[in-house]
Amino acid sequence: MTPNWLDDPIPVQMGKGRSPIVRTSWAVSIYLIVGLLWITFSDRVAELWFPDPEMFSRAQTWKGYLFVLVTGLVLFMVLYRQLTKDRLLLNLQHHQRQALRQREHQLTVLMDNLPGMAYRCLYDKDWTMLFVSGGCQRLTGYTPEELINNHTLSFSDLIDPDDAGRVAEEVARAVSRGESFSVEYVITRKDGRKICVWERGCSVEVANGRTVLEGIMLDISDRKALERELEAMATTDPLTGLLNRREFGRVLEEELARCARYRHSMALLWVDFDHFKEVNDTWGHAAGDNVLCSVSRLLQSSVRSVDSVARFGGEELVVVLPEMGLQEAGETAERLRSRVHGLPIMVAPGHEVRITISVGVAVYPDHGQTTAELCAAADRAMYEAKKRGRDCVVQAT
Ligand SMILES: Nc1nc2c(ncn2[C@@H]2O[C@H](COP(=O)(O)OP(=O)(O)OP(=O)(O)O)[C@@H](O)[C@H]2O)c(=O)[nH]1
Repeated sequence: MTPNWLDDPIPVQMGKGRSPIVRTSWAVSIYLIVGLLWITFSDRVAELWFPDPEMFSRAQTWKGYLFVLVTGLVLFMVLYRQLTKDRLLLNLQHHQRQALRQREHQLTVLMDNLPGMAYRCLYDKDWTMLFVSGGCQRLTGYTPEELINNHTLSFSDLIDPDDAGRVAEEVARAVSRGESFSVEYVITRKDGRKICVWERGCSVEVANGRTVLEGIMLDISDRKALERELEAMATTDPLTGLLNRREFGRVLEEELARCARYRHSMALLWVDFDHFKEVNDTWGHAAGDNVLCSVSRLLQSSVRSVDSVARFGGEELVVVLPEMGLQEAGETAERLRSRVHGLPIMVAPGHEVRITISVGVAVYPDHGQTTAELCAAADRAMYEAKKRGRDCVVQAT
């Protein structure tokens, strides 16, 4: 059974005023005093009023009836008042219990229909779950019973080790400030699938000075995938998969700033396909696209992981080579040129073409201090390579 969301005992407020024993003692004392006074003085008065023994005896009998009648009347009033009160109290309790059960049911339905999982857990290293809503199984693959009180495993076991430290820090910071927290992290489901969750919660002080966390978690894997897709679309060229022109600008800017800060050098290669128009004209645009992609893949796989290859536009590619001087950049450019030169590319069944590239090399800080200066220098060098007959590398001057 999932523990109740409202499982904290509600303190019962005792009614104020005199206790039942005091009140009862008062009532009985009054009854005793009145009764004794009645017996003592009524006999004397009856003796004075009825000197005749027979009349006196009758008067005593009527006096007895009167006593029984009056005490019976008082008893009736007291019991009637008390029983009416009891019935009202019972009715009230019945209605309160019904309202509580109804609220609990509504809350459970609400919790179970939440898109993610609502939880209440101890603020400890295991995130010991005290309550989880029915969405737990949809989100984690585990039933509430498996997670509650760390029965099969603790919730912290599900959190990806790469995220666990950061999540604990962010939650601790929010708890110490008394603020709510909002974190994103990866968990491993029961079926082994990793999903990304977004969690929002806050700390709550409960009895005995204990702190618990309460909140909700949602599966945001789809949103994350979409974000990654959008990011890829914004930074890469859809045809070749290389960085696009905008991302190239950002990377170059960042690299130049780093070079200026640490007084490093870096190189930029400007690559242009030779007689590419002929490929398009002879074999069609699709074949030209295939050539573009093949050369792009070759360049990408021929440089270091820190280097960036981008498509500047059309059949112009650029390569950013961090921390590289003029000589090494020239050698790298020559290596790339020679590899492209030797690459056979299938353009139609049974037909291969070989393409060549002209490469211009510019180096920071020798040939330019800004992105514009460096790009212009590398571009000029590439045009010089075209002039020298193509399929060659020219360094900027
Ligand atoms: N298939 C294909 N062709 C493209 C793409 N972008 C540009 N081109 C073609 O690239 C060719 C570039 O032609 P030019 O600027 O004359 O250059 P070139 O034929 O390579 O000659 P040089 O640069 O002087 O050696 C044009 O035919 C463009 O249509 C593309 O995305 N796909």
